[in-house]
Amino acid sequence: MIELSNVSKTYFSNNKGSGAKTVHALKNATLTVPKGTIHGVIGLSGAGKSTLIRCVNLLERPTSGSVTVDGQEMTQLSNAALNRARHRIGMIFQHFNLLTTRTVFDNVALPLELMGQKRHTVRDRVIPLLEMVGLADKANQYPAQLSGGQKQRVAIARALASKPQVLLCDEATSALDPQTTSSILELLRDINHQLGITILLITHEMEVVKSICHRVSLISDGELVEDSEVGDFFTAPRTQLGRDFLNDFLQLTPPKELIERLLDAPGENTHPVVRLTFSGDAVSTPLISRLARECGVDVSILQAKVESIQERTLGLMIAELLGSPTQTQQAMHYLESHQLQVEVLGYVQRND
Ligand SMILES: Nc1ncnc2c1ncn2[C@@H]1O[C@H](COP(=O)(O)OP(=O)(O)OP(=O)(O)O)[C@@H](O)[C@H]1O
Repeated sequence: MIELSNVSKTYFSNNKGSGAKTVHALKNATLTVPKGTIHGVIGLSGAGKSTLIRCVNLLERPTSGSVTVDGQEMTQLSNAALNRARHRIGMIFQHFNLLTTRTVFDNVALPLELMGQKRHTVRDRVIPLLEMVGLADKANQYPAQLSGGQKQRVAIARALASKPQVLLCDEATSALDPQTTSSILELLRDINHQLGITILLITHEMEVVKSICHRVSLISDGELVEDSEVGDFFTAPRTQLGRDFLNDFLQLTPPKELIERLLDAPGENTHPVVRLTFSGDAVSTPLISRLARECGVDVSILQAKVESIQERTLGLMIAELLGSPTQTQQAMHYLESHQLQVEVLGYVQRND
């Protein structure tokens, strides 16, 4: 279990030319990751993701707040105790951080050697780990001879060598192609499932969150602004940033020629263009035909998509509502009363 309580991190830098600079990279971050779960933290570049994850194993020391991992308050530990605690926390990185002059076997063996373990104990631990990540036949090769996905597998085996309870993943798939990404995510899911290891990962990719996380937090400008079950985050994000991430992921934006015609405010002969998001029962309810019947509004569908996210179904649609202003208002209320999210993107003029 990982618990961050009111963790803040401020960087003070003194750049030549621009003078002293203070960056509040993390502001009162509070987060609980229960044992055995996979928690994702998603955010834009510079939002504070790396700072947050590095505060967990104290690669960055928080300016204030407390960090507890498996019951140990990390910020209070002596250097020796902190070193021991770090053996219980594995970490993998975007660029793998392997030692190029060591073989695959010796890279995985390194943490065990640093713990002073005997050669045969090291061997008994490293071989099964290489088998688990599917690289037993590469034990004597060097990192330069491996693909990106294979390098990350070595890094995962190395991170697991000291039998950690927690695995931290710092953009672990960001340097990999989509196919390799899914095989690494599958491996992480298996590790979580088989070994019960708690995983905290940071990413800027919704696909990663969708594929393996149980819960997700959204970080913006150093603050954790959302914390939800993954299904809830994908069906009803609570912030505009969450909705922006979702829309980018689903790539459901109005066609370019429509965007050019969109007006900010209603006028004569204009009709609202809306983005509808619906989940649960609303997906299987024939709401569009009821809209025509009950509100007298016709619906011109411009784009539509249905996604499956962890056993939840999410429907999205961009549509133009055709009717008088009173009828279209009624239609939007009708949709909202049936648990659809309605976002007015703008208005288009029609003269027919
Ligand atoms: N060592 C440092 N000294 C000064 N400022 C730093 C330092 N490390 C990070 N920052 C600043 O802190 C803020 C958060 O950085 P951080 O690397 O945590 O964000 P991030 O979300 O991981 O970004 P990215 O996805 O681009 O890696 C940024 O404004 C960054 O410039």
